[in-house]
Amino acid sequence: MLWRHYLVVFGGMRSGQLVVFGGASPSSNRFPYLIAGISPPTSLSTIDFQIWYHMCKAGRGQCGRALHSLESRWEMVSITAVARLVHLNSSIKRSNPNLLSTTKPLFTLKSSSPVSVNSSIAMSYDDQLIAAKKAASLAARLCQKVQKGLLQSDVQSKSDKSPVTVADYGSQVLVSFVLQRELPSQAFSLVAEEDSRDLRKEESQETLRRITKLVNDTIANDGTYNVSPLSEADVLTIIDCGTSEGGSNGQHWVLDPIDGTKGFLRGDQYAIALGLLDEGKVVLGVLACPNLPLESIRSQDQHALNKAGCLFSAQLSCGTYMESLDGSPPVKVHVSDTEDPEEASFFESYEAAHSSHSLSGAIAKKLGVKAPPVRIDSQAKYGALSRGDAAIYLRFPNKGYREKIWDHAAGYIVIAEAGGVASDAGGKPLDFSKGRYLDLDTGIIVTNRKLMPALLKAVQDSLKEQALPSL
Ligand SMILES: Nc1ncnc2c1ncn2[C@@H]1O[C@H](COP(=O)(O)O)[C@@H](O)[C@H]1OP(=O)(O)O
Ligand SMILES: [Mg+2]
Repeated sequence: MLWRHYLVVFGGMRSGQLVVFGGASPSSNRFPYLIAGISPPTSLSTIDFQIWYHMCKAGRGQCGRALHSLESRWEMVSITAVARLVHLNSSIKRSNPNLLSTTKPLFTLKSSSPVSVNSSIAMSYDDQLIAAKKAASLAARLCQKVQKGLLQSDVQSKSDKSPVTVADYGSQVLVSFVLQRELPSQAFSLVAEEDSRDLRKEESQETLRRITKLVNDTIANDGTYNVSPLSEADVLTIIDCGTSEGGSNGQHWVLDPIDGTKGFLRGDQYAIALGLLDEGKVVLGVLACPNLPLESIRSQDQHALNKAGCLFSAQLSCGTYMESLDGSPPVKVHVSDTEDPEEASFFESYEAAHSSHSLSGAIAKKLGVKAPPVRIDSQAKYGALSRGDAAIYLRFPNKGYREKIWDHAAGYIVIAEAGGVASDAGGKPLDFSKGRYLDLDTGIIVTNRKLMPALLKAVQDSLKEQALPSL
């Protein structure tokens, strides 16, 4: 049977009680979400497993496939969702007379037919993705406001002398706040760039006041959260939610509240980069790029280039999507599929201190790339690459520089889900399971799957040549 718009609800009997613990709505933009409640049972094999479905005509797919559907959307729901489901069903019916529905289970899997939680419910991160997009968008609003009126007094010096602004802290507070509000039933672990140490110093009182006001104003203007204003103490506490060490167990959010602070201060590109690790793997990522044009940066149309503000989002096995920060419908994006280096152009850091321009120039030349490098700040490069603005991204920091996971987690999955591949300069996948740092010292290279072998060879040859004089 062919159909597209459908709602699937999963549940079963536990201790004689009906329990609904999941709902999937592949065309869920059209349907309200079900409410999150209990966690799924660890093993479905202990209970009967039933599926109800509601659908209307057109499209393709089938109920069983929805379990594994790349587009399926999930919510964990409690028994109270049954009432909501009935309500939902009647409103869908009203709005679409072609709806077919069943109030009886479509089929029941008995406990003798174990269903792996991993292969069904646990594979979806849809509720987290929605929360992540909300968090990054709100943080982007705060950053845009600060960047517009950037004063020298917004710039402080962290102990490592890198520039940090009220926006870095404000963005971290908002992301942490939104994630915890949106996902109240989930354990919260955040690996984030900023901590409150410098802000607790006497001389930072005015900065802390400004951050607190900015955060409260942004929350109030948004209107989603009806909360009393955060105090300065709340702000410090929320910033320090980001001190998790991450690692290979459980889920950890990974945040760079402003990636590319130097670009931000210059009025150029920056990104709010938020990823989620599950058992050490990046399973979703969101990149808010307030200054990235909605059209390709290679566009000749100046008018089009003036329209900026992109939100990239990716979930494992679901593809990468781009929408405007103003809320246009998401469109699926794909990396450039060029196999011909002569057609390819490449991205690198704007800041020469962040990545060797001479090495990437040598690699590009060896590969046969004709176009000059395109230099932009931050993980906006991963976003722009995911929609094909360029075909290659090369990053070679100075020896000894330790890459942090928040500088690549979101970008890594945005690229992977858009059909690209990011690896270290030796071709190994990036490993996000080691804590706050990526365990690599060679550099990072990104391109499409067809170009990767040739790029890898050019990288290896160039690195060897570079090492020769010192042998
Ligand atoms: N010396 C350095 N070498 C390489 N990367 C750095 C260095 N200092 C900061 N970074 C980080 O590199 C990233 C920006 O890279 P790009 O040059 O591609 O824009 C940022 O995450 C930036 O940190 P931050 O997030 O604090 O701005
Ligand atoms: Mg960064």
